[in-house]
Amino acid sequence: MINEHGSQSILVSGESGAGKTETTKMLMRYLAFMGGRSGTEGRTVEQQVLESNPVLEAFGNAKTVKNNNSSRFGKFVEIQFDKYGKISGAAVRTYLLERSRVCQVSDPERNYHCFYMLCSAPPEDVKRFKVGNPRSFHYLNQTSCYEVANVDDAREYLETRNAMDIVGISQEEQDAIFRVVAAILHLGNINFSKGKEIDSSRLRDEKSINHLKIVAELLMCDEKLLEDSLCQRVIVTPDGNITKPLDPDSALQSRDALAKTVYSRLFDWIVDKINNSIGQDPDAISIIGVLDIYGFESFKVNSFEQLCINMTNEKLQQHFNQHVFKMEQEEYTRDEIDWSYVEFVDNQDVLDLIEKKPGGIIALLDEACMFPKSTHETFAQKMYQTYKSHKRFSKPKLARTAFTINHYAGDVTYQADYFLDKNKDYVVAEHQALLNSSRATTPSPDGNIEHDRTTLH
Ligand SMILES: Nc1ncnc2c1ncn2[C@@H]1O[C@H](COP(=O)(O)OP(=O)(O)OP(=O)(O)O)[C@@H](O)[C@H]1O
Repeated sequence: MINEHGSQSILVSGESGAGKTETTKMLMRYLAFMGGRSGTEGRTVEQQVLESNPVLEAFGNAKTVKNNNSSRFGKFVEIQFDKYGKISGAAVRTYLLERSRVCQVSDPERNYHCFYMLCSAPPEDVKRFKVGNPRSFHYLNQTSCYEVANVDDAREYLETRNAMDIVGISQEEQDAIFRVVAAILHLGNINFSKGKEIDSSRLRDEKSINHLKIVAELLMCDEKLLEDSLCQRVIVTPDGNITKPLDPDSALQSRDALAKTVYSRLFDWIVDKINNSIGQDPDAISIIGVLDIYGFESFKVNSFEQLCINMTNEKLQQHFNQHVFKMEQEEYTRDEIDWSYVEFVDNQDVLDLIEKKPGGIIALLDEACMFPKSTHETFAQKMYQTYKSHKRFSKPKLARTAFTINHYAGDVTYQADYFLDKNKDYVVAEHQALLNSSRATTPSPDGNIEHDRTTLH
């Protein structure tokens, strides 16, 4: 970078558990060492960059089948250098946090580390944040895995707090973050039964009422507003707004949607906070980018998230093909070098199948999302029809919604069942109104109530 005056990027890729995150951390440590300023006092940019790792891992990593500390998001770290080749700023960009994990986990996996850390926090924090045994929370007890070998969640909690200090997250902000984490756990314990009206729901029992109260207290919002946002939906019509009750199943879905929205916003807020605190250098001369992205995924059940991840990997593969095979070999030909041609499989056709506009799978999905009558079945039928002679696409025998793509790394069968909802990914208006109404109020030194801006909106 210094000799050739050019910015560079390092792409770390590989399947889950291959060692991408560990390699990225080593790269960052190396760059911090080479570009650090010796003898600088206080929190240096390089220290903050390194300490952003444990904070992001606490909220974005989880134990999976393949890896006890699997990153469930993609990350691009941009390290900025001044004209002396010293680190002068940094920025972290994250991609596609796996939101579904917040509400749905199966054996032998766990939810995000931060939930277990908070449950193992020192007694005063457990009391303050009203948490307890992880086995008592629905979002954690769907799997029987609570511990990870060689990981002490109690110690991790203290280390995460320490790393948060270093990256510039204040004690008040840390408390606000863990209040939100605790609120999500209690939210998952709210259950519903049939209400008096047809297709309506109400809180199931005293336990649910109690958890709702705690959520309202932790999120600093109104209890009734919280209950209504879970059990009702307002429909806007040309003649005015109509309030429609939700049946117990829909209320549960609404509860989970709220939990996922709050968690993903919390994660984004933490990333923003880290970036603001580390600071960017507008006068940086060059950058070194490090990309640690999800590897190619193929599970027993693959959904929209896997399609997005695998599409990203197809694009990276294409970039690799372009640079290593196409461009390099063209140069050899130009230079009349005697070499034997390296065969490679061009994956442009898979990329076109997925992302071409119009006509690709994503374009068909966007189109389906615009028609209120579309279902996952009509979407799947449309795909079967459109790609019936595409050599990279096939329909498994007897499938109604499943489809298989022949990726560069192998065949993956996807279930189209939740593709429409996942692609829409909207925030329910009632949830937004509820969260906007959340206010932390603390008495100011003169006794007046002040709005505390550390609340996470
Ligand atoms: N260089 C290394 N030395 C020793 N152990 C390593 C090294 N790299 C990885 N590991 C081990 O492998 C595990 C998985 O590595 P890592 O979390 O970096 O994988 P990953 O490719 O980022 O996976 P994912 O895509 O699931 O996030 C680590 O927790 C560690 O135990």
